[in-house]
Amino acid sequence: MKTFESLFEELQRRAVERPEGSSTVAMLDKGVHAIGKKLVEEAAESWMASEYQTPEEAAEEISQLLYWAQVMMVAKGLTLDDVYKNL
Ligand SMILES: N=c1c2ncn([C@@H]3O[C@H](COP(=O)(O)OP(=O)(O)OP(=O)(O)O)[C@@H](O)[C@H]3O)c2ncn1[C@@H]1O[C@H](COP(=O)(O)O)[C@@H](O)[C@H]1O
Repeated sequence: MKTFESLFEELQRRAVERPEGSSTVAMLDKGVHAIGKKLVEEAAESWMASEYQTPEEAAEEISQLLYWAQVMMVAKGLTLDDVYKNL
């Protein structure tokens, strides 16, 4: 199963290798403003799913929120340690 750490490594590799067809690369090229909008959108969907939908649907939205948080980290050149040291 994919973990937070393994997904982050995968996204970092995407940013370096820039494979054809990667949606992550496309969003990194759009920049922080576009990524920020997706981050906020998925935060809202996570909230709504948690309040009104099933636990499974909430988990799916939260997984997307984690993905977009990681895309933002890659866009800003942040590492997991940069974030973990604030936990
Ligand atoms: N985990 C994710 C992931 N979670 C969310 N998303 C993106 O976030 C979007 C959110 O989906 P929604 O259902 O909310 O939105 P939608 O209605 O489908 O699309 P929009 O209209 O919002 O654009 C999806 O369309 C994906 O583009 C993800 N995109 C990629 N990954 C993983 O990231 C890795 C790299 O992916 P690529 O860069 O595409 O190779 C792979 O392991 C992927 O599985």
